Amino acid sequence: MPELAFFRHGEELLRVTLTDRTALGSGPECDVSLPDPALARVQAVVERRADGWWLVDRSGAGTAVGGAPVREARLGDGADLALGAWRALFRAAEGVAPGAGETRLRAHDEPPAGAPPPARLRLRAGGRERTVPVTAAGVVVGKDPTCDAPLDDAFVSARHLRVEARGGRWALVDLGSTNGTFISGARVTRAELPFGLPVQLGDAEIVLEPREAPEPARAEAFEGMISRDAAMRQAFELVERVGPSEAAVTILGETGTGKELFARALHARSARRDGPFIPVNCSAIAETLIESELFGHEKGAFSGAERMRKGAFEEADRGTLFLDEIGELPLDLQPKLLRVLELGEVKRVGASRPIQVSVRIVAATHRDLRAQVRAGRFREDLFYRLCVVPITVPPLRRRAGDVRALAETFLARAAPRGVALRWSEEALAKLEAYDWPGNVRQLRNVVQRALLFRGEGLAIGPAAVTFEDTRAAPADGGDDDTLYVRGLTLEEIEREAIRLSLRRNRGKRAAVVKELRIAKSTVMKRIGQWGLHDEGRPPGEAPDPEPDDEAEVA
Ligand SMILES: Nc1ncnc2c1ncn2[C@@H]1O[C@H](COP(=O)(O)OP(=O)(O)OP(=O)(O)O)[C@@H](O)[C@H]1O
Repeated sequence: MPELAFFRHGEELLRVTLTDRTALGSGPECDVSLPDPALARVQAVVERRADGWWLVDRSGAGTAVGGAPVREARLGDGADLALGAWRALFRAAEGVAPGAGETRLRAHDEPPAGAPPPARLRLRAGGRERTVPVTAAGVVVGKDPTCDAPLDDAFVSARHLRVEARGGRWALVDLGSTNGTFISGARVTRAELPFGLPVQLGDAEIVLEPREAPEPARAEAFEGMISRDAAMRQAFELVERVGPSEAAVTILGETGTGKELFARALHARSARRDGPFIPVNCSAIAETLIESELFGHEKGAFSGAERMRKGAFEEADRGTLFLDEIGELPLDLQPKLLRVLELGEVKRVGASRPIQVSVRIVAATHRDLRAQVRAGRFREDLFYRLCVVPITVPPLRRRAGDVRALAETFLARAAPRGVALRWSEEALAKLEAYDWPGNVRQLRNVVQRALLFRGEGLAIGPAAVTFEDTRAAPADGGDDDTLYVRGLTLEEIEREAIRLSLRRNRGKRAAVVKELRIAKSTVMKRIGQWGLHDEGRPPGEAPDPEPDDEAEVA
């Protein structure tokens, strides 16, 4: 997958592998949270489209790509993004420029005669780990499946390096790889390879070990999910058991615990794995649009429906539809969803005939759905239809050993390529003592922030570990109306107050002036300064004119 590499003062600090949609901004709800008041909460989104990777500005003021602010831009390899105090470089997976100057690490003395001690090579790639024995003839490591030690990593060359006996020692030889082989940050072409020294190639790592060394305790990965915790292992087993069935599954767990990863794992373990996986976040879509999002609409079905549009159910045909935050589904839509589940057919808004679909539903919620049923906010019949198999994902603070395992994994994934960063014991202790209200997503953000603010040296100390309470973070695009001030600067508080007021008042500036009792000129200045021109304004509606003087307060 392509990645964004973040730089400050020319130094690479952080590497983020792009998913289909990666949000960048100052808010903790973003996939990359950059603590800089010059950035909007969600500054921009990098998304995959049929014709490549695109940056979409979400601040309203434009995001600089190649030095010029843009609303949208297709990202070519090497595209340069300016994000507050940071620059980010877009790297397509293939053809990455080689790193800094090459170093040849050599043994200073002659190798002892005879055969080197029996060894095995530990390979770490994509969150998985395995070992291969190293024979006297040597082993070739590379992406090509015919290698002795194949590694599935986009940045590893087909035949990347060889580990071979040189006299009585083991050595490595880079076989002319595109992206290089690194030891402690230095690119190497030939080097003696002692036991226990990590070698980086692409996003993978190899370590030579004595053949008979005991297996180190390690975190197990299941479909990309890292965990050592017993309750999580049980949940993985449940996924293995119910994945191949057609049973409707609802995943229950706090925000950021990995519910979407569980849904993807269920899809990957089902007979539908070659079909589409379509996620829909029921809380992120305006109530008026959710029916057409789910079921589609015919041309002219309502004003603004200029073209026919397939809904998520049709898109997920022969695959899995992931209904995230199902607890937020409006009551009046619930019977329609129930009908689709019972009959296996959907009717686009404005259509006269239904369409047959074959969709497996996986739902998720952070709410107590039973309590929602008792309170009359969720239909009981729909609850039983969706919740045939409930899977509960425990919060991070209750998982034994996971903070350390995840912190190490996220660090290895996000550290600049070829730099073997590690946590100091004090930093790990600080991470383990925290209660993680935002769960794994928050931990990932804290790791990224630690990389952005790390000091000199390869060990990351406790000062780089800082927490921000994500419970307070309003969801991106949500119709939040509460201002949480903890951890915000005065400027951020003012910006949030104006932003939320614009949302409450559907973009009407005169109403903001009245509500916040501040001068019209201040409101207008701040809107311009922070790019809030479109905030709260319903799509398609003309911008609000300047408020008239009657509305002025100060
Ligand atoms: N066990 C895990 N191992 C590795 N990464 C994880 C794990 N659990 C979660 N993540 C990562 O944490 C982030 C949040 O996960 P995810 O979106 O699945 O959570 P969620 O419970 O669906 O959140 P929300 O309730 O906000 O929708 C993602 O980047 C995901 O890749």
